[in-house]
Amino acid sequence: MSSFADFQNEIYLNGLGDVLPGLPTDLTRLERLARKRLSPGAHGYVAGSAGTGATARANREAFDRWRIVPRMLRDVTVRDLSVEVLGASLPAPVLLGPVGVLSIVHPDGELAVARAASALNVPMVLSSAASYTIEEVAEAGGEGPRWFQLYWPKDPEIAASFLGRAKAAGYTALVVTLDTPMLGWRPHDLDQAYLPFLRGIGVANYFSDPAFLKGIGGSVGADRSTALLHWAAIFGNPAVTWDDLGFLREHWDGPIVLKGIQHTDDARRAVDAGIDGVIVSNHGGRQVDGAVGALDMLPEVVAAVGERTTVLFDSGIRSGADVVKALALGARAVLVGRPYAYGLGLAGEAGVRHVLRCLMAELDLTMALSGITRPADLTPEFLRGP
Ligand SMILES: Cc1cc2nc3c(=O)[nH]c(=O)nc-3n(C[C@H](O)[C@H](O)[C@H](O)COP(=O)(O)O)c2cc1C
Ligand SMILES: O=C(O)C(=O)c1ccccc1
Repeated sequence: MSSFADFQNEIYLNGLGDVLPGLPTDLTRLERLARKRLSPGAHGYVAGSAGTGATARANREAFDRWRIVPRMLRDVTVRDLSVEVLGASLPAPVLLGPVGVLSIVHPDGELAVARAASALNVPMVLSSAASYTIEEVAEAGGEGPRWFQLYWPKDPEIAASFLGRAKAAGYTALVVTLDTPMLGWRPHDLDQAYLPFLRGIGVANYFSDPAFLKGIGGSVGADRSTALLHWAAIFGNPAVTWDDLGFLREHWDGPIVLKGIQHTDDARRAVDAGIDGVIVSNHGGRQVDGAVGALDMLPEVVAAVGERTTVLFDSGIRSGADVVKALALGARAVLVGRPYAYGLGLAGEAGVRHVLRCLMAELDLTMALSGITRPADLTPEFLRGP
């Protein structure tokens, strides 16, 4: 396979317009363009974070405090970015993280994301709160790798049903998000009174689920407000504890990853409970305001459980250099959130492909120029930090 960096030559030789949907190749500039082009409500929902935005800022500041120290004369002609994650081989240490309600930014929503992910063989993690169903997204993604993200609902029958549907539709790994038993305090959305669910977006999996429908007398009906209220009542389950993890194993026989881990004790507890991986994440700063930057906790978590489990990372990844930093600090792979939502909003499936190709090309080049040819060779030695 040719290296991801060949993409750069394509751009130089053919021009931006021939190989890209005319979008910026820097994901920070892409974000600024999305602010201009997307509807204020949709953009605000995606860009938004909890409270004063301190956690979202801390995520970026944490990346800024770590710097790469490039090494020379190490023959970087041939690079291999592939990594093993939970028994599967990924073309690069990058996944599309679970982002719900994507039809607020583009009518094709998660279907377009699945097509883009499949084209590049990058795993897509489908949100429970997607705008298309588990089955529809699986069909759009074809042979592409897919994982399913569970929002643990109050009704165990719905949880079991989701897991059964995901398994049947070919999702291979389960991501269980722990940091969102309820939505955080998000002033921007409150001020705009903009919540996708109140508009009936993000409930496709629930409204198509026999266990959910049973709770509202069998069908959604013309007036969707009863169904939406029921959705709001069962969406999150603030009562679950570590003692309940057995439920997941009973209903899912593949790998299970816990998302939203930030404390070393929680990471140890997850591993002691037989979990296959953790995602160090603070939900992109959307849940707890005033929280620690996610990258700041990564080294501790890796020191605590890195030998015993797979540690993944998200929250704040905006460039290939950011991926290098997270990997050097011990993450096996990273998930991206907002950047691909912006790509989707700006150019649909092509926009998501664009974001992935730019990120992977930049990662490839940053590694090469730093003297590294394989993700496994990235160690803290390549960084200077706080
Ligand atoms: C609009 C939006 C919707 C999200 N929906 C979900 C979701 O349904 N499930 C989930 O586990 N995380 C969800 N997340 C969090 C992401 O999976 C991820 O943790 C976060 O976006 C990573 O930070 P980044 O956006 O800085 O890359 C969402 C994030 C955004 C921006
Ligand atoms: O907005 C989010 O961060 C999120 O996780 C979510 C929760 C419920 C539905 C859609 C997205």
